[in-house]
Amino acid sequence: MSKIAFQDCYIQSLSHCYGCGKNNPEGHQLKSYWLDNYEGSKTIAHFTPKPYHTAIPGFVYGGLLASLIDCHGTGSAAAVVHYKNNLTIGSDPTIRFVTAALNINYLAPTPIDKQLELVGEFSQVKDNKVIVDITLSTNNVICVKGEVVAVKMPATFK
Ligand SMILES: CCCCCCCCCCCCCCCC(=O)SCCNC(=O)CCNC(=O)[C@H](O)C(C)(C)COP(=O)(O)OP(=O)(O)OC[C@H]1O[C@@H](n2cnc3c(N)ncnc32)[C@H](O)[C@@H]1OP(=O)(O)O
Repeated sequence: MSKIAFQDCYIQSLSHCYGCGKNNPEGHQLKSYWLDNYEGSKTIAHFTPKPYHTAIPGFVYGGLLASLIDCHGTGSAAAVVHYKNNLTIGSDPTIRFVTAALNINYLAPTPIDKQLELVGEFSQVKDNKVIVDITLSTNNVICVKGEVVAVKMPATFK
């Protein structure tokens, strides 16, 4: 696993995201990395739910799971486009991605007392659009699958 999370390389002005911004103390502060030995092709993140992330007692709220997949997807998209172009994340000019579409399938209830593992793989990589397929597992059981269509952040967001 690489040592510095993708999201920790974002410039300060793009570090307020509720799901992954390092400057949002109320947020989830998700951290995504290249999976060991898969730099450029697979990404990983971990998250441990809090007791208040409950849907039904004992199980995680699906909206939180969608949010984690969303941010792992947009972070992975930024990382792969930098990688493909031999750029360092956080270098100028900033290349960031926003969510255009998010498709989530809940396959099994997600236990709230376990660490969650998200793994991302790319089904399409273009400079302006990346599609990331993500699994969310606990104890090697896939509970959720998601597809994130991430599109390069338009200048109007800045
Ligand atoms: C308020 C938020 C502030 C965010 C500040 C940025 C902060 C960054 C750092 C933080 C990172 C964390 C981020 C977390 C994730 C979010 O929560 S982001 C917030 C939620 N997302 C949004 O608010 C996005 C709102 N939508 C938009 O701004 C525009 O619709 C989009 C998504 C940029 C697309 O703009 P567009 O002009 O339609 O794009 P366009 O150039 O026509 O299309 C480009 C490609 O995308 C495809 N595409 C476009 N839309 C779609 C779609 N809905 N479905 C499928 N494909 C699509 C097109 O078909 C095209 O594909 P190709 O032909 O190239 O293969």
